[in-house]
Amino acid sequence: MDASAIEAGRSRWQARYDGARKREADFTTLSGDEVAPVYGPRPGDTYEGFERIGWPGEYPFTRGLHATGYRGRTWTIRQFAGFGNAEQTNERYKMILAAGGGGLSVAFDMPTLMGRDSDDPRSLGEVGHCGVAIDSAADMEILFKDIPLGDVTTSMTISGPAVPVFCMYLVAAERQGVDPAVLNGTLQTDIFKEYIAQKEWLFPPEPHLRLIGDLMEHCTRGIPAYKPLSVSGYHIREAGATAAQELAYTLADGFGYVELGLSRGLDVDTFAPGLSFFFDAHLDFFEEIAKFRAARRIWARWMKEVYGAKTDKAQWLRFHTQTAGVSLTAQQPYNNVVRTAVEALSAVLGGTNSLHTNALDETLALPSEQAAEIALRTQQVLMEETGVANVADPLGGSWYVEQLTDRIEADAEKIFEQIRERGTRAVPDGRHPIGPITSGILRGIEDGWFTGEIAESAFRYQQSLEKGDKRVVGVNCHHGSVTGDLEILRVSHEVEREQVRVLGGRKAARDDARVSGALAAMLAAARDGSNMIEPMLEAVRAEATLGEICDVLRDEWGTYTEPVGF
Ligand SMILES: C[C@H](C(=O)O)C(=O)SCCNC(=O)CCNC(=O)[C@H](O)C(C)(C)COP(=O)(O)OP(=O)(O)OC[C@H]1O[C@@H](n2cnc3c(N)ncnc32)[C@H](O)[C@@H]1OP(=O)(O)O
Repeated sequence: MDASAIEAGRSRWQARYDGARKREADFTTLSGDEVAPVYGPRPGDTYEGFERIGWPGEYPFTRGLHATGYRGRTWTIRQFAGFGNAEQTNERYKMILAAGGGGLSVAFDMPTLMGRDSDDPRSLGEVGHCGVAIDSAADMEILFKDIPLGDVTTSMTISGPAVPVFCMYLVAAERQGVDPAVLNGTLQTDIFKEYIAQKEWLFPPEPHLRLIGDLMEHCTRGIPAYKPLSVSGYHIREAGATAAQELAYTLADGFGYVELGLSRGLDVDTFAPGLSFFFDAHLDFFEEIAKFRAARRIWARWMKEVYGAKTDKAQWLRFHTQTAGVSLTAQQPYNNVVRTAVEALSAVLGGTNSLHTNALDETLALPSEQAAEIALRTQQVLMEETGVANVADPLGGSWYVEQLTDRIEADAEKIFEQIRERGTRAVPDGRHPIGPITSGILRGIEDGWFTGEIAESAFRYQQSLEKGDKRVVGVNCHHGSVTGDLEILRVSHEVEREQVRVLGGRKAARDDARVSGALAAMLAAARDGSNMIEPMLEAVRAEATLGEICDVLRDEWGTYTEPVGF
């Protein structure tokens, strides 16, 4: 790009920056020197390929979504939490908010994630263990007691039964007197990644996609700020994918949801801002930064050129990041604080919008209160003490980071091509035609291609670890005397007994005819193809349980068994 075009971009950036709100903060170095809000080529310099890098706040958004970077607003500190029953988790949320957490993020227990009630025999031993147990709207009400849902952005990590759980959240808001239309938050809902990596689906892919389409329609029409999808690479990476695979599979899944929205006749500029993303921050510092920057650029380009998005917000890739759980070690667990800090720094230098930092004991159990607090403070140290929030995209223009960004982008494009070539599926039901990327994803799920590719990568990494080419302190080198005398959180089985007792009482107290009538109306909607959200909301208002709702749909749509491969 020639010098005059670069200068024209700088002027556009300056105008945006001048017109934007900035935080009241000291933007100098520790030594007291002023720093500029952004750096770029020196005036008069030319820069080959600068159009791919650009300025923060401008297409292709490689350098961030906002001209001000974190000077306008710092990232959201959003610590994922949940354990035991709704009351215990509500206490933890109040602690997180009081300690400076910027938003909430709900972790559900395994029965809830699988759409089962706490009194289901399959739930035995799991209630309240990896997250909070939610059986009906009454639990959701307790979960957010004294937390005004209209004021706090709330993320809920659930995909298989995302839609009924979302209905419970809406009903909890109604019971707080909050107009659901003002709600802002995120629902994970990403069913593609369940088949690809996390394995928590309820039905075959197509009925799931139908429900997700209903949800997208409902949110687009009535809850404009809400993000009904958090397209997740985290679990794909944690399953062993490389950085480029994580990026490409996740963005391809995102394209699949765009194709779903388009197939419903929704306007891309209206529904695309409701798609958000979720990535892993692993230990290779620069590769991760490059991955985040490439993600924004690829998404913006595809949204504009392939799917016709015209507005900035529809081209923006907004993402949450969690530090890599898989990088934590049981050996010398205090070292995990260091790993997490480095990973979090890569997310921040990559411009994450929201961040969770893992607790040092998470390889052993859910975080203790003390470990959870250290994790939160890790973000606050980065935000308040290090100066990283002073300058937008401080690594932009680094030869290494820019070349890595280009390389990861090129690798991702090759993978998109492989996915597209795999697509053979024609229109499934005649009503909602499936797009070319969605077709490739479904084929890749059904023939085990994604899981096979990830397993290959995981196997290669494990071999390099065992050969000692890749090194992990305390695991295959530097064995030392740092011991693991940690007090870990244990969830009592009493939680399960109590939850089952409370659930029994609730079931006995409700109006059975209202529940069965509402479930029958929901089933009728499932059959006639109309939007299922309103009838599902009615069932939730009647205190139908998650298990009851999901069982009706399991009976109708069947379950799914993945292909086996070696
Ligand atoms: C591993 C585990 C498991 O169980 O397996 C999990 O899956 S845990 C999974 C946990 N997942 C999560 O917690 C997902 C979290 N995701 C989210 O919170 C969202 O989807 C998100 C990524 C879009 C972040 O949303 P957010 O509200 O925190 O942050 P945003 O970046 O949207 O910022 C909030 C508002 O401030 C505005 N804003 C931000 N920065 C600036 C700036 N510099 N200048 C001007 N405005 C700005 C944004 O445009 C937005 O307004 P406006 O909206 O008006 O534009």
